[in-house]
Amino acid sequence: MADPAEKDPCPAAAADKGPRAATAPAATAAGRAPELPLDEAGARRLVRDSLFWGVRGEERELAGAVVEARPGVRLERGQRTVVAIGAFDGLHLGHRALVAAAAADARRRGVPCVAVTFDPDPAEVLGAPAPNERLLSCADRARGLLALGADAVVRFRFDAALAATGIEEFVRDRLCAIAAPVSVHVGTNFSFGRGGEGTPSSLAGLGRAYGFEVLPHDLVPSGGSPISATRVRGLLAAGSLEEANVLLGRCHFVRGVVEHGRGEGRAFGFPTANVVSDPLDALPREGVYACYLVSGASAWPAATNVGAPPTFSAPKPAFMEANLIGFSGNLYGRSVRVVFVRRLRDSRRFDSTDELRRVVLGNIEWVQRNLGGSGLEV
Ligand SMILES: Cc1cc2nc3c(=O)[nH]c(=O)nc-3n(C[C@H](O)[C@H](O)[C@H](O)COP(=O)(O)O)c2cc1C
Ligand SMILES: Nc1ncnc2c1ncn2[C@@H]1O[C@H](COP(=O)(O)OP(=O)(O)OP(=O)(O)O)[C@@H](O)[C@H]1O
Repeated sequence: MADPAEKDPCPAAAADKGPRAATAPAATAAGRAPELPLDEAGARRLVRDSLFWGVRGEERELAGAVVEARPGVRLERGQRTVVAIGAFDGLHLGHRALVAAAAADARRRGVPCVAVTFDPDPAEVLGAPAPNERLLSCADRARGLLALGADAVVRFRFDAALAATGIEEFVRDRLCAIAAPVSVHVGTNFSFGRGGEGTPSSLAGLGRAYGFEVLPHDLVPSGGSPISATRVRGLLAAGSLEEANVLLGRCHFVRGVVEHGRGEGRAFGFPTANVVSDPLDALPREGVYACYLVSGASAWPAATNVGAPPTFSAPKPAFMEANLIGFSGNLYGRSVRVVFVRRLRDSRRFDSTDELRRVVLGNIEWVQRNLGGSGLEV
């Protein structure tokens, strides 16, 4: 049976002209769809927002934790603060709302807003580290938390000792020892301490003893159910990139390193950068995507195949092939970030290289029309 993608190698482009255009949800910081095609300013904004661009804290050790603070902010032991706590993987719209509420409370009280988090993610320590699950590295979470309004981020090393810490010990010896909160903001589903036994109400009880108020927040919903990192992971794994991006309030991105490929792409008319990522990082479901590939301060629109190309042998895990628009040269060995804007189609096996070339060139043309025809400085 004919594959519709063969007749129209750019099915998403056709959809853009129809009713989907008004709601097509590639994300912006406000969780709305950007209008496609993007002009250069729109492309720059999308990349910057997605990567929490331009924020860099100063890192130092404080009482066994890593503290990263905005320039000009210095957190001292015992200093009063407003705190938001959690793992914050993905920094989705629920996390954003929580941090915004904590930042507003901190401004009212005239104290710094501190996000308290853990490194590595407790989920990676308590269970076996699961492949394809991590939405953001801990360093990117810290950068994002600063971008979203925290003045400082405290990262407690999450190890077996911390996992075995009781709730009062955590509050007394860790939280109050570094952040000395006036108030603590958490979602209503927050849990902490040995076996996850702590709840917002047990935290509130400890708050009365240790001198802070606890503000539990209803979970921000979307489509009738709470937004969570787990839900975003499920959407990415199912290929629902656009919905995942809406819940994230930005476009999902994955870090990787450019390695040598088979070199056949050049002969087909579309050289590709082969990007290998950490197996723990959440790649969206195998398929073809419209992306930006970012290296240093430069970004190029890119048509990207995620997963081993089914037409060829040598399957590789955690693997992307990106055809960069407006790029010449090579990026071998460079660390890059791939920002996923739109899913275009499933990857498939082609019977001939002519057919493969025709369909892939159609995808490249779609990206050119919608994300831009050349590289840009971010
Ligand atoms: C946008 C894009 C879409 C692709 N789609 C498919 C596909 O559906 N099926 C497939 O087997 N390979 C697909 N490929 C992979 C190409 O076959 C691959 O890039 C080519 O073999 C070049 O690889 P090389 O440069 O490592 O030799 C796609 C590549 C790109 C860039
Ligand atoms: N939808 C939401 N709205 C408001 N706060 C939230 C929401 N989801 C989580 N939180 C709160 O944000 C903080 C960080 O949460 P956490 O890292 O557990 O996120 P999560 O999305 O629930 O993750 P996972 O799905 O991996 O369990 C916690 O205080 C949590 O209660």
